[in-house]
Amino acid sequence: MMQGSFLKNLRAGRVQVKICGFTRPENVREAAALSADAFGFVLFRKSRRFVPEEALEALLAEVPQRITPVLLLVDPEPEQVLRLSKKFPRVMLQFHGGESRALCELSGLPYMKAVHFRQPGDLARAARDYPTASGILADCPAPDAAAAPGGNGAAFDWEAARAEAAGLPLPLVLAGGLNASNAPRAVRLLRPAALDVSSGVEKSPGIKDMIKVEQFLVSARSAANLA
Ligand SMILES: O=C(O)c1ccccc1NCC(=O)[C@H](O)[C@H](O)COP(=O)(O)O
Repeated sequence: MMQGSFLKNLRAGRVQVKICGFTRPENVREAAALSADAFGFVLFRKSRRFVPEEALEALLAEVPQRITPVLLLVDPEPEQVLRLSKKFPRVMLQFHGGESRALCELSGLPYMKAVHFRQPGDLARAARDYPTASGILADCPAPDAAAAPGGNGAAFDWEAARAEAAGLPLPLVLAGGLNASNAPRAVRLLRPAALDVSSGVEKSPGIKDMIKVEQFLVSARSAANLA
C-alpha cells in the first residue's frame, strides 16, 4: 500500500500538487505542514537536487502518511529499481528517461511515466505505451545546455497539448516551469489531475521556499475550484 493518495481519489474541482526536488529533512518537515499531496526526491546523479540512496531514509521519515513520497529515476538499472522497491515499499516511482514499460512495471510499485511534450500526440502515445501508469507526467523538453531532463523551470506550449489532454485515458500530471502566477492558466487550459513543481517554489536548487509553496498551493487550488 502506497502512502498518501496521490493520483487516487481524484475529484473535479480539486487539483493535486506534487512538490519535487527536496534534499533536506528539515525542509520536508516544514513543507509537510502545508497541503501538498506528494513530495518528490531526485535520484539522478547529474541533478542539482540529487539525493543519494543513503540519504533517503532520513528524508522519507519526515513524510507524513497522507503525502505520497515519489522517487524519481532516470534510466535506472533494474537492480536499483528492485533495491529501492524492497527498501521503500510505500513509495511511488517516477520514470523520467527513456525507460521501457517492462522496466517501469518491474517492481510492481505504482509509477508515473514522464514524457517531454514536443508536439501534439506525445501525451496520447505515452498513455498508450504505459497503460499501467498511475499517471502521465507532461514536462518540457530540457533546454540544450541543461544537465538534466527535468527540473529546468521551463514550460512547454500548453495550448498545443490541450486537445489530447482533454481525452487522455490516464490522469495528467502537468510539470515544467510552473509557479504561483501561471498555475491558474495551466489549470484552466489543461485541467490536469495534478501539478508538479520544483524550480518555481525554490530559494535555490533543492531548497524549497515555504512562502512560495503556500502561494502555489493557494493559487492552484483556487483556480481548480473555479474551473
Ligand atoms: O528536478 C530535477 O533536478 C530533475 C532532474 C532529472 C529529471 C527530473 C527532474 N525533475 C522532475 C520533476 O518532477 C520536476 O518537478 C519537473 O521537471 C518540473 O520542474 P520545474 O520546471 O523546475 O518546476
